Amino acid sequence: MPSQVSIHPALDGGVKKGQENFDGGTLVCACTDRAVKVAIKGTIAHNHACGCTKCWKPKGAAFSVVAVTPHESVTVLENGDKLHVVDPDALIQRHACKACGVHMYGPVEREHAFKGLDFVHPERFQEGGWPEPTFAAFVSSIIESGTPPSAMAGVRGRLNELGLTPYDCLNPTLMDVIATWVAKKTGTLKEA
Ligand SMILES: N[C@@H](CCC(=O)N[C@@H](CS)C(=O)NCC(=O)O)C(=O)O
Ligand SMILES: [Zn+2]
Ligand SMILES: [Zn+2]
Repeated sequence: MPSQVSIHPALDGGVKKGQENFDGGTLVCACTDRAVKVAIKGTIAHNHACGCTKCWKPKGAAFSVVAVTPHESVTVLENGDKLHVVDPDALIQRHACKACGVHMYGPVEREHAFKGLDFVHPERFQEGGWPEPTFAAFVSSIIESGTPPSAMAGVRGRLNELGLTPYDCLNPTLMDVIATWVAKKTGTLKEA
């Protein structure tokens, strides 16, 4: 059964493979006047679709497309005065354009496994070729933004068809990274 729900406009027609040599570029917000521009030096990692209510998504999409990059790789190039932090209490300090709402970068500054990484939305790169998303996270969370529970089987089916294995939290790789960090912090795990 085809999903009635748009996963994301950049993915609905099939997931386009990225280019091996992708080396970063410029993220641009959706403003036609004084667009915010943010440079990302080098490639991105762990690109995925996220169904949570907090990540920025284009109109009509159930999922965001989101990846990480080291904080040192992020530089605001233009119109940074338009940025504000969406939720100062959140782990991810999402810096969004006040005019168009697009999230431009979201650093993790708190003590956490992801400290030092910034979350970015690769679809905002003015360049093509960014590494494609490889899984879907927080899939059940799309119910919180209005997807009917009855549509979930179709959504998960479609994600699998697109090669985006659905998870209701993060994928095993990232869940292991978080748990390893916690186990080291508590002293349960003595070595890597
Ligand atoms: N069910 C919640 C999940 C939110 C959530 O935990 N999002 C994940 C994926 S982006 C996260 O790491 N959030 C940290 C944050 O928002 O700072 C929602 O949809 O709002
Ligand atoms: Zn904008
Ligand atoms: Zn999210």
